[in-house]
Amino acid sequence: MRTLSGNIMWHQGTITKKDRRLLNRHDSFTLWFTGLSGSGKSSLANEVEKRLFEMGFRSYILDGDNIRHGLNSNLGFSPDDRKENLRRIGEVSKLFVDAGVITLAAFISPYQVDRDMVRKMFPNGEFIEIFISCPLEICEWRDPKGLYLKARKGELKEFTGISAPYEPPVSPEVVIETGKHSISECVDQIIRYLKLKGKI
Ligand SMILES: Nc1ncnc2c1ncn2[C@@H]1O[C@H](COP(=O)(O)OS(=O)(=O)O)[C@@H](OP(=O)(O)O)[C@H]1O
Ligand SMILES: Nc1ncnc2c1ncn2[C@@H]1O[C@H](COP(=O)(O)OP(=O)(O)O)[C@@H](O)[C@H]1O
Repeated sequence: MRTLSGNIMWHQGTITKKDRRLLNRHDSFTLWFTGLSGSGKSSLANEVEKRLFEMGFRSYILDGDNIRHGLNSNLGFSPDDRKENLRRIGEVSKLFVDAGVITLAAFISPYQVDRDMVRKMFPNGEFIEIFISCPLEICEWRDPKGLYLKARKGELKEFTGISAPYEPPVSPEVVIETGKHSISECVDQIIRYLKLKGKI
């Protein structure tokens, strides 16, 4: 990423990511949950974090709705704003991973190019893309916040799945089908993957 000023030097601290991981006694990485609104990103990020917490891992959730209340409150849902939203979240996730924390990021992140941009911010293996796959009809039936109803009535513009696109990931590390399995089965699948890959 190009900076606006050319006169900025990187300051390397004495304590490194490796040191922090050694202190924590575990690896750090980002779990990136992508999927339609209502697919189950927040519910699963929350349940996975609970499991990790019980197992003694340090973690933190970055969730679309919450981040858009603060850090990204100046951004809307145009393609450019979504890109900037995800660029900032990617950078924040990277700081958390540098701090030795397992980061769970739950964002619709509808465009492949934007998810690839975030992936490139991380060394190999530190960005784990989890596609929360769920048919639009089921998401719309769940409609936990009543947003699909508003979008169908035309009260919400550029709503993902209705009037804005969602591009399914090309090669995610994990695919979770929330329309076919219970929340606890989905959590088991994610935890199994992390154990299999030696991440936890
Ligand atoms: N137009 C439109 N399109 C999609 N979503 C909308 C929109 N307007 C508001 N919301 C609410 O914002 C949440 C999505 O924010 P994200 O930051 O995850 O979106 S994105 O990654 O930048 O595309 C999303 O949260 P989730 O339902 O948890 O996905 C919605 O609650
Ligand atoms: N297997 C599942 N995984 C995740 N959520 C599920 C599942 N089955 C049903 N649900 C329900 O679907 C809804 C998903 O909402 P939410 O987690 O807010 O989605 P998102 O963050 O993607 O918008 C919740 O009400 C949740 O209880």
